Amino acid sequence: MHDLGRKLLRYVSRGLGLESNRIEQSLEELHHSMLMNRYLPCPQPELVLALRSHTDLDVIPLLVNNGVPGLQVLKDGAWITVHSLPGAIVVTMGDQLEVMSNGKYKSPEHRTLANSDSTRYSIASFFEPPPAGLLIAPVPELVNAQDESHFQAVCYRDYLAIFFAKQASGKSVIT
Ligand SMILES: O=C(O)CCC(=O)C(=O)O
Ligand SMILES: [Fe+2]
Repeated sequence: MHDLGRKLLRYVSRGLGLESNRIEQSLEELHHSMLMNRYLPCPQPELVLALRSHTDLDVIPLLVNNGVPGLQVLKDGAWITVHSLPGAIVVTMGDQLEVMSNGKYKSPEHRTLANSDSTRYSIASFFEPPPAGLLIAPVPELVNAQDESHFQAVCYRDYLAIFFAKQASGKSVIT
């Protein structure tokens, strides 16, 4: 997963018209962590969410699950179900990439629905900047007269503190 995350970041860099190692270079180091979610069957799934709407705070989250559907992404105001394909890895974008790309990539709001039949498992791989004080800002090459900076530089440590203090949901931190 670590190698895949790095490889995808190189494609993302090139997609932005940058050198392939540019995003990783600005991050200095890429920290990888994994989070496992277990969603038990729920007798009244229509009354609750298994995981409330949020954006991921890292750079590039990779998601796998056990084939039980539930993940939804908000697009143009509507919740779209992400189909579970066996063995597929769902690649999304995190808040830090939205900032670094100066908004060219968006970190999508997503949530997980409960269901009454099956236990759902998912594993999220998060790739983060080093926790000690790196400033995250749009990559300078992506800021120019036509496209000024859409985000203020924020120290990643402060960003984490705001996120957890507000128990952030939706897109409340970077916007
Ligand atoms: O369970 C899923 O498919 C998504 C999990 C998720 O969004 C997260 O852990 O941040
Ligand atoms: Fe998430």
